[in-house]
Amino acid sequence: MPCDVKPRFVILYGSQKGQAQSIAEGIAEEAEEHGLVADLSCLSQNDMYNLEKEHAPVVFIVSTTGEGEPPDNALRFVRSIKKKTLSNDHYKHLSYALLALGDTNYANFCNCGKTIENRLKQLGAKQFYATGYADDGIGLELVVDPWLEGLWAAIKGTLSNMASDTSAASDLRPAISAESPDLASQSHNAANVATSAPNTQKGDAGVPHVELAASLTRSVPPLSESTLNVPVLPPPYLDISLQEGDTSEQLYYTTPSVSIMFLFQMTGPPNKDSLHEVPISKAVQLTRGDSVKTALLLELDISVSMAYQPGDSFDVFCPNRPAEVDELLCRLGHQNQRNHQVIISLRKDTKKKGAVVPPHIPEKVSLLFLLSWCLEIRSVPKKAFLRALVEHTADGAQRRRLQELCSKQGAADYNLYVRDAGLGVLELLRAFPSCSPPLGLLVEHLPRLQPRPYSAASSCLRHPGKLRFVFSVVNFPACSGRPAGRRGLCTGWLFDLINPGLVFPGKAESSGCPALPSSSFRPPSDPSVPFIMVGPGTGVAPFIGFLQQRENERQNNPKAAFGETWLFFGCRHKDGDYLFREELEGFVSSGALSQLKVCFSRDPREDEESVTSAAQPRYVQHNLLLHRRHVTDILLRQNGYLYVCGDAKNMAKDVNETLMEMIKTELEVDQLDAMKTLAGLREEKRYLQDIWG
Ligand SMILES: Cc1cc2nc3c(=O)[nH]c(=O)nc-3n(C[C@H](O)[C@H](O)[C@H](O)COP(=O)(O)O)c2cc1C
Repeated sequence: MPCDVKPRFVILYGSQKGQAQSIAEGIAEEAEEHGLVADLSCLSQNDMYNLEKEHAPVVFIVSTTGEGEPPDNALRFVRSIKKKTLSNDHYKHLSYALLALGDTNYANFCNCGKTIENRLKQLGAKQFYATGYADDGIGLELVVDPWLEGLWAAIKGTLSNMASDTSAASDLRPAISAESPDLASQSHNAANVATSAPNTQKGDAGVPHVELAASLTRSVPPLSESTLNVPVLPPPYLDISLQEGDTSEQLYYTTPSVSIMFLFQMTGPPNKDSLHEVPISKAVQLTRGDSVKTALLLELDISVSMAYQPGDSFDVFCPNRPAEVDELLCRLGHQNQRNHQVIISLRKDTKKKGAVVPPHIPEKVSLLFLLSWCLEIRSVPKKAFLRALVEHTADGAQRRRLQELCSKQGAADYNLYVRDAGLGVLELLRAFPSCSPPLGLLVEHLPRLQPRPYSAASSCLRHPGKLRFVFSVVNFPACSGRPAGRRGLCTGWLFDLINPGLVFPGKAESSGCPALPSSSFRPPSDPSVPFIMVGPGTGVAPFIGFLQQRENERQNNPKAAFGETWLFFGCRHKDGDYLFREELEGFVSSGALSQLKVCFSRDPREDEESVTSAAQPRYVQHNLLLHRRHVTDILLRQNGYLYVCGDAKNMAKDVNETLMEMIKTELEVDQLDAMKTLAGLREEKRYLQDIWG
């Protein structure tokens, strides 16, 4: 092999939500450092690769979706290798390695990876590196990181075998036997993973065995041996002292355990006038007990004096969990000063530009109040915060790891173990027991505790004096640094407050509440204008309010003209988490809802490979596509409205892309014009979103 030509290998990925893709891209980016050239393609780009003629090592990174199905962009590939007409030596020339992503919370763990692997073997392909089965349920990184670490040696080994035996490439000895141990069993044992020592070696059959090692508190080479570039230490700029004396927060808070407090358009610290403490009058679990997600409906007794419109949202202000606050007080060494007043001022010598005492901390608050209501103690520490923590850490190894996590070289570890895991400062302090930061550091680095916005899921025409909303209980899974999973702060708090299913007798305490802030996420003021609602999961909440209002209007004005109403709803299982099923079907019967289009992403389907708009749509965007004629007619010809509510990252993005495609096809315009049309709809406030995430 001429030394100026870098050896090449191929990376192919199949990815539904981007994780497999980003791992594949990461490998491609690193290739050069290893003196290799990577040809990266998605499995759907079948004009970019040709496995029939490929002699270079091929690395597959594939996830599984649905109920054990291939990602959309791997479907065609999987179908093509399943063809019965292929002979047993079809891929005799092929050397491959495979990383399968999956989640053990699903029945068919890594099914797509396993299907591809089995078929490649049946067709004569040779495995040159043990397959990794990474489990998103416990953290992909537990398998992905060590797998990636061993991959380079395996590729190079295979390439050098090929180079030394170019005359008989097909005679290459398989680097791994079919029985070779793989990483699957290790992926199920998080404890093993966290404690084993870092090492990558060759096993008996030449199989690179990978011992798993890196974790939040431990690094492996090369990071553990690198020189680090750490950020500059941010100088402290606040002086904080604790004094015995009167505190004033009880002016506007009472015990959080019995009432929900919510506030509107809050600017600055919450105060007596912006908060409304109201009782819960009803709590209902909307999902079946065995559903993966728990969705709850809460009804608040807001008294007759408050007006709101369907589509309005409001903020729930919830405190940090008392147990976490207590633990933090202990870690800071202030457990006996919880009721002391916190005095905060700027350091006289501070050179920090624009330094101010954080405006979200009211004067004369107690330390307990500060940690309970003012600071987001579960926020993910930024690198500057980690850098500052180094200065307060006694143990050398812990200091080094904190330095790594905030360094340029440790960026991937920070992303994996801190950012993506959603680790809070308390979890970090548990993992680094010799770290004892002063209170001031927390006040300087922790952001304000934010209220959580929710959409009203009721109309006050239907439920006078009541405000309903719906939420799913958020779960943060266990990870390195968090031995057990935990619930989201606000949804966990609400969950604890209500004991789902119980009806609480309420005593109305709110008075003189203002109307909610004006919002444009409201049904069209002219009832003859048609509208489309897209709200999968708890995104359906505001549309229940829309439709309750519409039903009421229809009853009161039977002769008026009403535009068509369409609702696109989606969930996992028809029998598990179909929220408001009866109420929605009732809207259809009464005529308030003209069309109800529902799809179930995880129910078994007749046509197993149908994932798009064909016979059985899986997601709302597929259903929109299926009804594109009507949707575009309502939007573009009848000047109708389109509302989207729910998850921003995936659903709203996918819906937006689908709309663009629909506009392109229906109006026969190019991408740019389709974008302009959508932007125009947004500007006219006919394409409205209430999205989160
Ligand atoms: C809707 C959905 C369905 C899934 N179904 C499965 C499954 O049946 N089996 C499995 O092992 N993993 C399943 N997973 C987990 C994914 O394979 C895993 O999260 C993976 O890391 C996603 O990678 P990707 O972003 O490249 O698609 C599913 C994930 C989602 C979001």
